[in-house]
Amino acid sequence: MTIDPSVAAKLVVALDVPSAGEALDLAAKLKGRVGMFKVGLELFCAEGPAFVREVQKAGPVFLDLKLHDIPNTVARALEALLPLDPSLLTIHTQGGPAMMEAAAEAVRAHRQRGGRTRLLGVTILTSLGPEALARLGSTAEPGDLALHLARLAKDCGCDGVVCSAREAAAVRAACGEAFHRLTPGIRPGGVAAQDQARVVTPAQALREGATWLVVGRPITQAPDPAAAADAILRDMATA
Ligand SMILES: O=c1ccn([C@@H]2O[C@H](COP(=O)(O)O)[C@@H](O)[C@H]2O)c(=O)[nH]1
Repeated sequence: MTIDPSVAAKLVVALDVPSAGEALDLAAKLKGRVGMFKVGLELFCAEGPAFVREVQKAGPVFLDLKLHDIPNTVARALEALLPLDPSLLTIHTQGGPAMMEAAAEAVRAHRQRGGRTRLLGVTILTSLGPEALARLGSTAEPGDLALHLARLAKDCGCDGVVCSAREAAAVRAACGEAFHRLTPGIRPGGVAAQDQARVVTPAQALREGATWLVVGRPITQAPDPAAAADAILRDMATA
């Protein structure tokens, strides 16, 4: 089955592995098959900023560091990261409006200099369900809070949000098609949720209006990562 390149472009593979060697091996196996590679905290902490450029040789990079601090600190951290020109970068919406505005300003200035980076605000982690939120002191449903934070992220100048695909349709309706929805917590039917709480299948995530799907372990821990990615792409193609 031939996969439409516009479908493949929506699949982001999380390179959640401890070393450069393992990450580059995976990237080589998946190069040209998927749309983007995610460098997250594990790999960034192990290999540092310069390694991002190595991954970019295999494809566009989503740098998922979920920055969360006072506005000045986040803006300065972004200014240090933006010369890497990742396609996507994350901050936490719960750092607050002033932090998101400072981050959006730094990213806007980068784009005015010719950069391509888009800024996404993480709403409610897909590993959190209602019980975990209640223990954090919130009586809101995760979906309602994610939608509230998505509206706020848009007002503060973010280009989109990270949310569960369960919330993607509501975010699109409230914030518009151009405001991106990047959705982790993707699990093909019958695959264990592991530490994820708000999971959705690949085809359902696209039907709900996700801009990008982030998939880690179902691909990276499969005996044949390229075959696992192809199976997910085939499911996406049915949406
Ligand atoms: O709310 C969030 C935000 C980010 N993530 C990241 O996505 C991947 C998911 O990996 P799986 O192995 O497919 O569960 C991982 O890198 C997380 O850091 C998320 O899961 N939820």
